[in-house]
Amino acid sequence: MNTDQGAISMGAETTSGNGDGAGAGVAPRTGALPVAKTPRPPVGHNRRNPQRVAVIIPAKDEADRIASTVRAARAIPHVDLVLVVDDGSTDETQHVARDAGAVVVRHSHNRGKAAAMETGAAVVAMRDADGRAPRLLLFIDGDLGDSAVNTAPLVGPVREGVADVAIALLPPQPGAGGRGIVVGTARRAIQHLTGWSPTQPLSGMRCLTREAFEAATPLAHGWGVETGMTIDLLRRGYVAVEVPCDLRHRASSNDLKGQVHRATQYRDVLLAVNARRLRGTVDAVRGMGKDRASH
Ligand SMILES: O=c1ccn([C@@H]2O[C@H](COP(=O)(O)OP(=O)(O)O[C@H]3O[C@H](CO)[C@@H](O)[C@H](O)[C@H]3O)[C@@H](O)[C@H]2O)c(=O)[nH]1
Ligand SMILES: O=C(O)[C@H](O)COP(=O)(O)O
Repeated sequence: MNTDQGAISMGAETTSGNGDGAGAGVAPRTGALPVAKTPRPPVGHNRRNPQRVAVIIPAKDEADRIASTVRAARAIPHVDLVLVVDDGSTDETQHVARDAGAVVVRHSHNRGKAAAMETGAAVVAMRDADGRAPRLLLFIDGDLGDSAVNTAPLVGPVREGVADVAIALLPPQPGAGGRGIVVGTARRAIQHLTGWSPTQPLSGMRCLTREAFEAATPLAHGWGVETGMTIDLLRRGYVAVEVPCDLRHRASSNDLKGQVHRATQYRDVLLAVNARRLRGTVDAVRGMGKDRASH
């Protein structure tokens, strides 16, 4: 896809940071598309050698949906590798995913979504060819089913150098029971630390360059991963956009299981944010020390 078809609804609101720490420059609402920190096409990219995309799917007990998710992911243009990281599932996820055409690696015990993402990126790096641009990394959830193909619009902005990371904006999900507490907490924290207010700060469907991924590691633990990644990337001057994607996933309802899940998300988001607040303060104090020393 190309990026001039209006798919990037949040482009003008996107931070185009200058890498000088918290509050790094937010682009004015000019209507113009932003420009990624790292110019594209990358080294090793040319017409005969176009940049490829790896889809990475962290999956815990997704046997019911992983086959359709994998098949749909394989149909996304430029994708030549679909990797499922089975995060210690107790069901048949790994076998179902392999039968559907994915490369599968497995954690022998459950380590959480962020760890599965790091494992996935490491495996893709081992498969990236020498002398070729590293693959773009497209992270998607295992429960998207057929709708996973609709993450395709995330690739264009990153491939074409409009953004370093493109994040999916999902339509309202049937049966979703959240009250916006975790989402609001994550959004306010990102806004406070970077100046950007994302619409869906927890959205895990994200396409990014290898360079941006490395800049965001080590990832925040568990469910804090998206919030931590967005803060780290924007603080380092990388450019994010939110792109509407017509996705369906298993939304958490309002039952006990859903509440426990949200409580865990809340804890992980707070841990990710507090670690980054602390880092911001330490960096600021170090900066003051350096200023004094140079006078
Ligand atoms: O220990 C775990 C738990 C989950 N998953 C996988 O992570 C993905 C997301 O999990 P899900 O149960 O669908 O969580 P949701 O609450 O629906 O996730 C929303 O919120 C999360 C942040 O809290 C984001 O990571 C997701 O992308 C976003 O869809 C799925 O593929 C899971 O199989 C793991 O790999 N390991
Ligand atoms: O259902 C959701 O969107 C997430 O679990 C976050 O919950 P929240 O609605 O309480 O922010």
